[in-house]
Amino acid sequence: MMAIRELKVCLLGDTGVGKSSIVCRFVQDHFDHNISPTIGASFMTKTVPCGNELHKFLIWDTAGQERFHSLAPMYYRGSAAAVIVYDITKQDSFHTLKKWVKELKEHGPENIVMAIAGNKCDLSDIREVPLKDAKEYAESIGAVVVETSAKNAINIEELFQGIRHMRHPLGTKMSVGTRHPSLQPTLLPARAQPLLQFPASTTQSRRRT
Ligand SMILES: Nc1nc2c(ncn2[C@@H]2O[C@H](COP(=O)(O)OP(=O)(O)OP(=O)(O)O)[C@@H](O)[C@H]2O)c(=O)[nH]1
Repeated sequence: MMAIRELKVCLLGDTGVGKSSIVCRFVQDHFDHNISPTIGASFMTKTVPCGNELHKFLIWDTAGQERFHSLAPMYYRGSAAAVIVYDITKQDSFHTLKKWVKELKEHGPENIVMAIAGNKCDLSDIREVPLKDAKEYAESIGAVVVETSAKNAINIEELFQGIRHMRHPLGTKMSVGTRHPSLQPTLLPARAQPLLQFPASTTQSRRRT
């Protein structure tokens, strides 16, 4: 029988940035233009084979509307990873992302892996957030960063793969300072532009203050 490793992941970010759409694309390979705002949170799972094991993502998709903000700790507490999403066409959503990172650093699990997703990269002609800004910010906090499109299925698999690669093995955080080949910047398939960037030096550079 194959071993199953579980990985609890939560999605955080402003309302309308596409958190539910990312999860829906990842789990069901589906995109809905008329998706409703999440109320509270929703839960989905996806199991993927990995060598001799099965890796099961337990995904909590939180509601981005401000009135649900106080519920978020219920979902990020106990999470191995957080996907923090912004909309590349909305500078405000990048600002909100930074607030989530601050909250996670202050109140989240100590070793939580952070992955930043700049969603709606299919709309890059009306972009407000340069990829360079996101990369620099991600580097400064030791996070994975990638631009995604839930609509066009760009970099969604890679986003979740990136999270798996930040864990070694899945469910057990690599110790700070340990270098693993999978943390090197990864070349993605041609359609998967732009690049998934891993932090340069360590799995995490965050510190509690
Ligand atoms: N063009 C484009 N639109 C997208 C993309 N992802 C999501 N959307 C649209 O953005 C809107 C909001 O998407 P949601 O997935 O509901 O956003 P959310 O972050 O889950 O929102 P809350 O549930 O309120 O927190 C919907 O109209 C989606 O169809 C994308 O990659 N490209």
